[in-house]
Amino acid sequence: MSDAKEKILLVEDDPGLQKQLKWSLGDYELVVAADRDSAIAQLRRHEPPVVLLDLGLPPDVDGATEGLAALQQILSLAPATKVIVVTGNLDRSNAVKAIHLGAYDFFQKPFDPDVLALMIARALHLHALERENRQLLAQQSRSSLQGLITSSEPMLKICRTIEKVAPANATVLLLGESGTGKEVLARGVHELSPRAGKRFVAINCAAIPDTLLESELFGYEKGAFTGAAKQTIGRIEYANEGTLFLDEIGDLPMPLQAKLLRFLQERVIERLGGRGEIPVDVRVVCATHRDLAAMIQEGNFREDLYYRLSEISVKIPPLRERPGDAVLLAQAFLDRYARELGRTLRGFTADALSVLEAHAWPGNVREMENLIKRAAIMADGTQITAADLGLELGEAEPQPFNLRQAREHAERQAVSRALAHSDGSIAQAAELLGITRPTLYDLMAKIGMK
Ligand SMILES: Nc1ncnc2c1ncn2[C@@H]1O[C@H](COP(=O)(O)OP(=O)(O)OP(=O)(O)O)[C@@H](O)[C@H]1O
Repeated sequence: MSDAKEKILLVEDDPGLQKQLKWSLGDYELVVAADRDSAIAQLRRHEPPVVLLDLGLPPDVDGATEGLAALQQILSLAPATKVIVVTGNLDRSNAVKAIHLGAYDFFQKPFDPDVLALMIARALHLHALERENRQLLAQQSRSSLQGLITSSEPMLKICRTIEKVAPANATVLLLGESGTGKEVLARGVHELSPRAGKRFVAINCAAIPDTLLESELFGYEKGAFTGAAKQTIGRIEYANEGTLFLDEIGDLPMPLQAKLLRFLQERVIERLGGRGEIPVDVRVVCATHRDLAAMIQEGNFREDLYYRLSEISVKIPPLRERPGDAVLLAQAFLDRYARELGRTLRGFTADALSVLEAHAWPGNVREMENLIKRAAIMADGTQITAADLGLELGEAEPQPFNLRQAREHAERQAVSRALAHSDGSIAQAAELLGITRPTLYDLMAKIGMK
């Protein structure tokens, strides 16, 4: 541990109080500011974990407008800062307002140095825990696949598969429910391949009417059909040297399946109305939420095309089968949208965490992202509640079928909850669970949590 004193920013315009506090908080390095502007300048310069903020700042020394404005500015610039507001002893309503805006705690004058020292020590401790948690989450969820957040074993395994197959030129088929991240993984294949500097061209076969899909994929010459006013290259040709992502490949009509198969075999295309064959060098990645085996049985998908497309086939689990990911993703999306909206939002209440864990997520990560975005916009307080999420407890997943599974399920839930409630701190989670840290590590390894 370093011997450097922790920095605390004191925002107080009364020189007498400044002096008194400097003396009683001698264990810390006190940085002082007397008004909002200098407070912000000091905040930027020193990044203090804790700020002591008098609400009665000039020009409104008898009110709290300037102090509350400073609070909001501090939290929007450095949301992790623990701000303890200092109020007059009759000013409870402003103290409550400050807490509502995201202050960590409030302290009423006159000063009791012992109580204040205790409050500061607790704020510093919490700040350190939260920082540890953020580092832990960042480590856990780091993946070489950009934008992909996960800490669950099945998804991490998929990431490793993608890392392995990306450099090869093999065609990849991604299978999974809607919103599971198929496009994120397809981009991952591209980004980790030698084609990364070239184009990634995505086309959703289900979103384009059958009649237009052929010209969209293969392009056309001028005059190929009524309305073909000029020569237009198709998406396949456009992706030359790069990666072509064919989303919802199960929706490709039969005649086009034959044409795509020919392209995959010969690696040449012919534009509509064109005479020559054009060689095209693309890596193909495709995806579908459909059951291609059943479609082949029903005669709706060509078996030979299926084998061409599935040189490497990757099955992506739905979100409900990724232990721990719901809370991790929810926190990441909340951080992102809070930043985008310029709001101070500090995580989820305990009941919100429970519903996040229990919900079955039929729309997977997309559903989660939309839900958190809406909650970030609508929430009244600084923490997201179950009511803000609009989810009901009781939409729980089906029960596991044997005792071993039930035990693991219960252990996983207890560990996820303890980690979430202790902001990811292993030490605190172990304490909550009544076990030692090494036991918690063992347990997490056993149930496949990182
Ligand atoms: N693991 C993840 N981490 C972060 N964001 C994710 C993750 N998985 C998916 N997303 C986000 O969720 C949304 C849906 O993902 P994506 O479009 O890749 O799903 P999809 O399986 O291709 O869906 P569809 O089958 O409906 O096209 C996107 O905004 C994506 O960025």
